[in-house]
Formats: sequence, structure tokens, C-alpha cells
Amino acid sequence: MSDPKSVFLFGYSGHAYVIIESLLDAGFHIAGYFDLKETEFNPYNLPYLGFEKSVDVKSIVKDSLVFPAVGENNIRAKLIHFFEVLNLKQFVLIDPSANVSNTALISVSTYIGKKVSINAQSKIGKGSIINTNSVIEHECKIGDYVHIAPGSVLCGNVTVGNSSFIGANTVIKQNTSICSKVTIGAGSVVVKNINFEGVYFGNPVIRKEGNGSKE
Ligand SMILES: CC(=O)SCCNC(=O)CCNC(=O)[C@H](O)C(C)(C)COP(=O)(O)OP(=O)(O)OC[C@H]1O[C@@H](n2cnc3c(N)ncnc32)[C@H](O)[C@@H]1OP(=O)(O)O
Repeated sequence: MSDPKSVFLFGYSGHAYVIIESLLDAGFHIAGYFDLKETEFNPYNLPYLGFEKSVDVKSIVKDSLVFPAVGENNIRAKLIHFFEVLNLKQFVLIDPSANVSNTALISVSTYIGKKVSINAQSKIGKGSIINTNSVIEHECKIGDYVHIAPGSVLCGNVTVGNSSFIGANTVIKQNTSICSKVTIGAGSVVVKNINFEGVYFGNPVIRKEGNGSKE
């Protein structure tokens, strides 16, 4: 039987450092990391276990926990698909400093960062990141493989579709919906629904030229 607090990480760069410190603060220990290649900089002295596509991950990990430590949404989505195919043991990582409502529903491989607030009746899909100091107010619905960057505020009943990225310090007005595969620039304010994928920024947001949308 494996140590129930032992975690294998996938990815070891800047976002992984944040994940590692939340894991340590929450009483986990890290068994090692998988990545394309061994990193030159290894600030947490983690053993390198190989590239996940080139080694027998299942026989290394066995029934220990796994976690995706990659900030980029598409790569994280592929990792979670890989976890599902191998039937690896996923979990939700909530930094101990976060404040999460008992009525919030959060799916596996999602990270809730330092000082985040998740309020009543919110739902967050799998493989998402709710980064440092963000506020997810009541009844928000956040999809899979989403990244809400630090300091963002989603007012009540906001919806964010799968694989969208909400830049740091963005404010999204209550009852607003953002579809899948949208990128919102840092410091933006969203006051109307966004129904087409693409890049948007500003206050209020406008679509970045050259995105091929009619919006
Ligand atoms: C822990 C972490 O670090 S999590 C990551 C947090 N990071 C972020 O939140 C950053 C989010 N990314 C951004 O804001 C980016 O600027 C993007 C995605 C909106 C646009 O990036 P790019 O497509 O590379 O655009 P680019 O940098 O070429 O800028 C294009 C124009 O838009 C302007 N612009 C870019 N971003 C913004 C923004 N957030 N708000 C207002 N204007 C912006 C630029 O000044 C530039 O204007 P110009 O054409 O007059 O010179």
C-alpha cells in the first residue's frame, strides 16, 4: 500500500513551484516528477522519473496520487486524459489558506491557490487552476482546463467555458457568460457575454484584431 500523502507531479517549472509549496503546506510529500527532460534547476531536490510517454508510469506510480503541475491549459488537458487512460488516482488540491464553501463542487486535478475564495454553490470542472487571491463568487460555473489567473474576481453566477484563460486581475460582472477557448488579457473588465472564442482585453473588453470574429 502506497503512502496516501505521496504525490507524483507532472511538469516542473514555475507553476509547479507553486503547486509544490501548496502540497507541502497541506502535508503531502512529493515522490518525484515526470517531464519531457530532467530540469537543470531543481529547487526542491525532486527525483526525475522520466518522460511520461517513455516510461511505465503505472508501475512507478502504482496507487499513489498524481497531479498536473503545468499552467498551460492544453498541455494540462492532455495530461489529464493520460491520467484517465491509465486510471491514475487524481485529487483536488486546495491550498490550506484558501476559503472554499462547503457547497462548492470541485472536480479532480483542479488547483485552488493561496488565499483564493470560492463561494456558495459554485462548480469548477476538472484540471482547472484558480490562482492566487482570486475570488469566485456564488453560483459561478467554471469548466474543465480553465485557468483563472491571480487576483481575478468573478462576481456571482458567472460562467467560464472549457479551456478559457482569464488574465490576472480581471473582473467579470455578475450573470455574465464566457464561452470555451477564450483568452482575456490581464486587468480586463468583462460586462457582457462573450460568445466567440478569441483574445479579448481592456475595460470593457474588446476583441483583439486579427482574431477572425465578427464580434
Ligand atoms: C502566475 C501567472 O503568471 S498566471 C499568468 C498571468 N498572466 C496574464 O494574466 C497575462 C495575460 N496576457 C495578456 O494580457 C496578453 O497581453 C494578451 C494575451 C491579452 C495579448 O497578448 P498578445 O496577443 O501577445 O498581444 P501583444 O502583447 O502583441 O499586444 C497587442 C496590443 O494589445 C495591447 N494589450 C495587450 N494586452 C493587453 C491588456 N491586457 N490590456 C490592454 N491592452 C493590452 C498591447 O499594448 C498591444 O497594443 P499596441 O498594438 O497598441 O502596441
